Amino acid sequence: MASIGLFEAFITFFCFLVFYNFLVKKPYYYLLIQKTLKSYPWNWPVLGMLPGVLVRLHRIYDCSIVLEKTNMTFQFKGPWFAGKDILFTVDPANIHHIMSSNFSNYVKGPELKEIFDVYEDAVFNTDSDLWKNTRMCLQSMVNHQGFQRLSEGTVVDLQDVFGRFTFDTTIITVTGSDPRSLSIEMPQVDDLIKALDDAAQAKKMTEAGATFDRVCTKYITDKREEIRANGINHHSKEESDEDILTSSLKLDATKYEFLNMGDDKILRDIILSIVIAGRSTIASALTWFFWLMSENPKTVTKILQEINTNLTRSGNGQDMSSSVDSKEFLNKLVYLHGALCEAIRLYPPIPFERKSPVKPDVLPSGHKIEANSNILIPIYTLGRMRAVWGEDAVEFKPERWISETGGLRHEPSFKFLSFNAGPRTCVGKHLAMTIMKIVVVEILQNFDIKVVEGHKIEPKHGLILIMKHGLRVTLAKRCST
Ligand code: HEM
Repeated sequence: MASIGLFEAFITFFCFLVFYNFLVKKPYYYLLIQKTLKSYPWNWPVLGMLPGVLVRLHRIYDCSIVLEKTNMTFQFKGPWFAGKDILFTVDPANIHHIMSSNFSNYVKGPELKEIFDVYEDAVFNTDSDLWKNTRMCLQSMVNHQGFQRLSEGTVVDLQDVFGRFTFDTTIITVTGSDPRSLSIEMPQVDDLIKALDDAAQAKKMTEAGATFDRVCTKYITDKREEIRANGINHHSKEESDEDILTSSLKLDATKYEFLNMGDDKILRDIILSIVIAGRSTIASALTWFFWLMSENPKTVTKILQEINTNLTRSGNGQDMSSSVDSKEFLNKLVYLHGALCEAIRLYPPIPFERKSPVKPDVLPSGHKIEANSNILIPIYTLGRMRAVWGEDAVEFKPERWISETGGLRHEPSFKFLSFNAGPRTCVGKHLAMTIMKIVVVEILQNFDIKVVEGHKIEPKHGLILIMKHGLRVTLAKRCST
């Protein structure tokens, strides 16, 4: 047996002293260092600010303390050998400049495309003419869809339920057929759901890419066969009932000179664009919304009052019983609209926006920007900045969206960036608000939701802001509303 030398014994004792005094006893200098690190990452020689970021990795979404200290724009210095400096900004003037007034200079860039190669030319992965054509094409296709009822259970994971619900509705929108992932028996998750979740977390990309190819090829082949069997009606007036694949095959290809509509690859990119954009975003927004409801019972009461007043109101007091998905009824739900905006202000489903300038530029804040450098707009932090939203920025207050006259207060998109801003504003913004309102009305009217005691709520890092442990709740039938 090897004997322990004096030197090893000394090192062990020294380590113990450091461990005990520094980490267990936590003297004032430890707390001071921790506080300093919490507020501002130091720029170390060679390593740059990387150590500071690693210390904060568990709360990387929220860099509001640093951005408040740096007047809303902060230059992160990466390790010198990596060449990964990033400019973080939540300054609305800079955001307006990047997203709108100098839009053509700020692109997604080839680096992002490389990381998310698996999405190929899906709309949010492309720039320039191809993006313009794909966006135009998608905009003309995004239509309303029908909805399914949610079923009652004992303990359910609402995040899983909303994920299945939005998966089914987007697949119906795209292909016309229902994958039934939300049927009562809650079947094993579909391969495509798994691949979408993996890709959103930037893991198992090759496997995810192969699944996308296989599933999309099947959807396209089935649709071609269906059309061959039934014929295609180029003059159908019932466009709202038409799925996206069918309308893609009917599109006037001459309008989109950069898209070859006969190519299956374009169809794959269109399918993925809609499924990715629509599915996880709405599921994320609804999950955070219902958690916020469980924390804010007064908001639930106000939403229910608003629903009741508008569902059964008429000039002569007669019950009009308007349907919950009628546009007129949904437009009247101003407070609910505010509550949904407030939820996605604090918990934006897409928590970061990344841009890369084509040419050097100077931002309104005075920061000089080099060509091909990295700019990151942490949307999550933007929604929590006191300099932007006031002293109560981190509080959930649907009232901030209501004007003095009781209407909806407009907030510029450079401040409320959850649906993006400028020419790349979310194509499905209004559709998403409509879907979310219908789901909320249906659920809140029928169920009282309680989060399972002790269930831990924390965000998981990735492209989409999901809950790390899901949202486990119990549903009780609501007696009267
Ligand atoms: C709460 C729900 C939603 C939120 C918060 C949301 C948010 C966003 C954001 C932040 C972007 C910009 C992404 C980027 O380029 O980095 C975006 C883009 C987009 N969204 Fe949404 N979205 C939602 C729902 C939907 C739905 C339901 C659809 C369609 C069915 C949709 C279609 C799109 C498309 C096609 C783009 C790409 C636009 C472009 O690059 O020109 N979104 N969305």
